[in-house]
Amino acid sequence: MSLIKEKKGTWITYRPDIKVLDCTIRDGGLINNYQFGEDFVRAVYDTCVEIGVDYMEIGKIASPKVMSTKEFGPWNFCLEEDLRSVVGSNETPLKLAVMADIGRTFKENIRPREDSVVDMVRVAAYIHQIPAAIELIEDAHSKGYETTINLMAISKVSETDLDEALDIFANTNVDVIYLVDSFGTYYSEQIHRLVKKYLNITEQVGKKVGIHAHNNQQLAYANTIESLIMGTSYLDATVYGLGRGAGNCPLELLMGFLKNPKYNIVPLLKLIEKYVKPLHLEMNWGYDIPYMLVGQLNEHPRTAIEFIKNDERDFVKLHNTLLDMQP
Ligand SMILES: C[C@H](O)CC(=O)C(=O)O
Repeated sequence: MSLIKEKKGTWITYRPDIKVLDCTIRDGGLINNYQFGEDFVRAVYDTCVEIGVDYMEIGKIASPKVMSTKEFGPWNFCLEEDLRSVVGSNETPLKLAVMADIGRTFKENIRPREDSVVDMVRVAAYIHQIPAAIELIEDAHSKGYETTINLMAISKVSETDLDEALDIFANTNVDVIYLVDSFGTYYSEQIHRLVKKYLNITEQVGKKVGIHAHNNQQLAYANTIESLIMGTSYLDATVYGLGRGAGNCPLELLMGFLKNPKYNIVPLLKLIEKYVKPLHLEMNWGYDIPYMLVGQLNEHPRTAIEFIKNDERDFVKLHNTLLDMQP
C-alpha cells in the first residue's frame, strides 16, 4: 500500500473526528502535587473554552483514603464542590475529564454521571493492572461516563503482551484506547507502526485511538502529528508543554497545525504570556539533558527528576547510571 493511502490525511486535511484534550492541570500536577491555585485552574479552564479544545482533564480522582489531602492539592482528588467552584455547572461545549489511577481510585470515588460536571473518566494502568482497569472502566461506563484506557509505559512491554492487552480492551466498553509514550522514548517511525497496530484492533470494534506523548527527545509534537496523520483521533497536549519532566506536546504547536476553524490560538497566547511563562520559572519543566537521557534509554523519568532536584551536574555519571540499569 502506498504511504499516502495508509494515512488518514495530510497536513492540509480537515478531520472532523479529531478531539483535542488539554491535560495541563493533570500532567502538570505531577510536578507540584496538584497545588495549583484556583485562579490558575480557572484561567486554564476559561482558555480551553475560548480556544475551542474538546476536553480539559482537570485532575485526578484519587481517593483521599490513600493519598494525603495535606500533601496533595484539590486537583488530585477533584471533589465535586472543588470542580464546581471553578467551572460552575460547565454550560459550555468543553467536556471535562478526570484521570483514575489503578490502586488510587476506587468505584466509590466515581459518582453517577448525572451528579457530576465530569464527562469522561480516563483510566491509567500498567500492564499488570489490566483486571482492575477493566473493573473501573466498566463501572465508569455503567455510571454514564465516556471512558478511555491509558495503558502506560508500553515501551517496557513485550509485543505479545501488548497485542493481548489491546485485544482485551477491544472487548470492553471503553471508548478510546490511548497510545501512551510515558518515557518519551519513541521515534516517529515507531509511533507510525504502533498506531497501525492499535487501529487494526480498534477499527473492528468501533473504538477510537488517542495519543499521549512526552517530550524527552523533543519529539512529542512530531509524534503527535505522525499519529494523527496515521489515524488517531484523540490528541493530548498541554499549555506550553507543562507536564512532568520533559513535559508534553505543546498545545499551541498543535493548534497551529490543526485546520478546524473552531480552534483559536489567540487566548492561548494570552494565557501563556500572563500565567504560564512566570510559572515556568518556578516549576521548570521541559527539555533538558537528564530527561533526554532517560528518554533515549527508555527509563522512567524519576531518575532524571531526582538528579535535577538534587542540583546534580554530572551528566556523564547519570548516563553511566542509566546504562547500568539496562537489561
Ligand atoms: C496515562 C497518562 O497519560 C499518564 C502519563 O502521563 C504517562 O505518560 O504515563
